Amino acid sequence: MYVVIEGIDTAGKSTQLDILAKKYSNAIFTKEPGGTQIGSKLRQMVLSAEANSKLAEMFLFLADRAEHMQEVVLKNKDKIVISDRSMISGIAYAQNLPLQTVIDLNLIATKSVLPTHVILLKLSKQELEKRLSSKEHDSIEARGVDYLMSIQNRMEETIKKLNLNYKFIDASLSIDETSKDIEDFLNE
Ligand SMILES: Nc1ncnc2c1ncn2[C@@H]1O[C@H](COP(=O)(O)OP(=O)(O)O)[C@@H](O)[C@H]1O
Ligand SMILES: Cc1cn([C@H]2C[C@H](O)[C@@H](COP(=O)(O)OP(=O)(O)O)O2)c(=O)[nH]c1=O
Repeated sequence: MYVVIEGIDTAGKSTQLDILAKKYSNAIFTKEPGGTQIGSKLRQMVLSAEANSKLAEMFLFLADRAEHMQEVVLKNKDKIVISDRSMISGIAYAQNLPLQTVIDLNLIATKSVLPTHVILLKLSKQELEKRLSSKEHDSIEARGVDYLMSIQNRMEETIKKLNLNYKFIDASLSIDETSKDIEDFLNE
């Protein structure tokens, strides 16, 4: 089982992963970017905006993803792997290229291995504004509310286009309601 928790910044992914970690003590918890040794270096490079080129930035995420697929997801095929973000973020945030091109690049990085369960925490614009106002921003979050809403739309489009097994959850629900919805979906 390869479960991914998706959503734009502040959607509540970390909060729900902390809850899942208590419920699934045998699972492997991981993240993109930064789930491997090289990945943690790549994460630092992308989040501190060292690349001026958007294409270079995307290739750093793809390098992280390829290593993560080989070293974490495939090495734990027989376990439950639960990841904070995935190729869905990779495809949605790389907005400077056509959707199908970015999908193809991501399928190369992941050897076409797709998540078995995708949870997308969806924020309204109003709730996103509220949450961003109370957080220090990294260079990607600093791109703004409309930018993040368009990323969220592209996440939805990607999940549907790849025909994944998904659950969209209204991220404005309470933390407990959200975690109940996630648990129900994983137990289906
Ligand atoms: N269901 C929720 N309702 C209200 N606030 C929430 C909820 N889930 C998370 N938060 C708050 O929103 C902020 C972002 O949550 P976080 O889990 O860090 O999101 P992400 O990992 O997706 O960036 C945190 O301050 C967190 O406490
Ligand atoms: C996985 C991935 C993330 N991102 C972005 C989304 C986030 O803004 C940032 C890092 O994600 P994240 O680890 O969720 O950041 P934080 O821990 O600060 O909440 O990278 C991409 O642009 N492309 C990608 O392929």
